Amino acid sequence: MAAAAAVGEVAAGGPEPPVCVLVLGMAGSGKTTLVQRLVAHLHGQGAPPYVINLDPAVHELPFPANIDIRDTVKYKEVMKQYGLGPNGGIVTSLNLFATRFDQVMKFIEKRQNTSKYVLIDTPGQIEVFTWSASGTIITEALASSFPSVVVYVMDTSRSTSPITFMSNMLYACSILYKTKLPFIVAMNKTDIIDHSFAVEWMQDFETFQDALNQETTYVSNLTRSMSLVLDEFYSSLKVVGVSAVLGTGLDEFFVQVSKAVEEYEREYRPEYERLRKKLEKAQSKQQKEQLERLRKDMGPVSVESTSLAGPADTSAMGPSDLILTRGTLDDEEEDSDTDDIDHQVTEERHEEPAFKNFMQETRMKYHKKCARGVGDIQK
Ligand SMILES: Nc1nc2c(ncn2[C@@H]2O[C@H](COP(=O)(O)OP(=O)(O)OP(=O)(O)O)[C@@H](O)[C@H]2O)c(=O)[nH]1
Repeated sequence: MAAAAAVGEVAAGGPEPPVCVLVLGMAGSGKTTLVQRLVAHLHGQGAPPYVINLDPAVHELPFPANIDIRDTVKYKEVMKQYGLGPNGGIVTSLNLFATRFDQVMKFIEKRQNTSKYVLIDTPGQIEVFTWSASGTIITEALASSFPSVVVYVMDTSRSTSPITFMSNMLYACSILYKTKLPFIVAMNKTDIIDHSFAVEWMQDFETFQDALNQETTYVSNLTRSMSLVLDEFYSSLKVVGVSAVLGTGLDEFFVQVSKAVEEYEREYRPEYERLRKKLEKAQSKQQKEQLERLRKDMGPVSVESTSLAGPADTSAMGPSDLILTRGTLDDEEEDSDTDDIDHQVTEERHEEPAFKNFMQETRMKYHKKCARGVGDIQK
């Protein structure tokens, strides 16, 4: 992967690689609002970020995205085509997009002189990203090439009960395990309630126990024990209180991001460098297997030669061979980003026919297979 050289270039005195900030969190925690606020903040500082939206089902993006999954994968078409519900549609769309993620990596690499940060908004259904093959592919691709950190957005106003707080922290802990990246908890909505109570609960076991004293259920006993277990997790956790709506706490947010990047360089980078080398050496064997699994997951439309659709062509598995970018949104950078703009024009020209062909072919294959299945049953 061409972008893979990015991390190594720092040591060689090359351009600073951008920091990839993966924004995760439960539905409604404020991910999109926070990304919007971060984009505005960085633009205000004359450091426009590169922005990627990975939520195929979002209606309206309140921020300008350089790469928007919705330009490449039509979520509603995917739902119709594969006969899926909303969640299945989101998972499949992200899977399809992940099969093209090498192109995204190249776009990010091209931006390393101009953008210090790459902000990545993820689907509201958090498990779609954290517990899917595509989430692993995307996270590993980013982290093996660029310093990458996870920001877990938490709705502070909905975590004031010690039991809800604990379940949120356990979730955060499971994401830490899953992503294997430096981790920041952004306690959002501090305009409603200050996050100091939560920080106190994490730092002072007794205060948390006191808060739990009003609860006498089995769950409260379990929560008591869990708070002891999580002590180690809390002690190394980076926490920052923010209000995405007001834009407060953002300076501290970026201080925590810098610390997380140091942690990435110190503790995670050697591991990801090893992974990158292994991937390069083995021709991304693991990724290929995952992609293969994804393709199998696509069910009846997986690779199969039919006389109607012509010979099997794995390149037609995705909705488009090309990831669309929207170039830069900064006038002053237009010169340095002309490549992206050119791509945009050519890719847009290819996108619509490619997507229509893909849909037509897969539909024919699907109907043919269904008809064959009914025939078999009747026999
Ligand atoms: N009071 C307050 N409300 C907020 C804040 N951040 C987000 N919200 C509100 O919370 C709701 C959800 O915000 P989103 O940014 O859409 O949350 P999300 O996590 O992206 O939601 P999904 O797309 O469903 O995953 C919206 O009504 C926001 O206006 C905040 O800092 N303070």
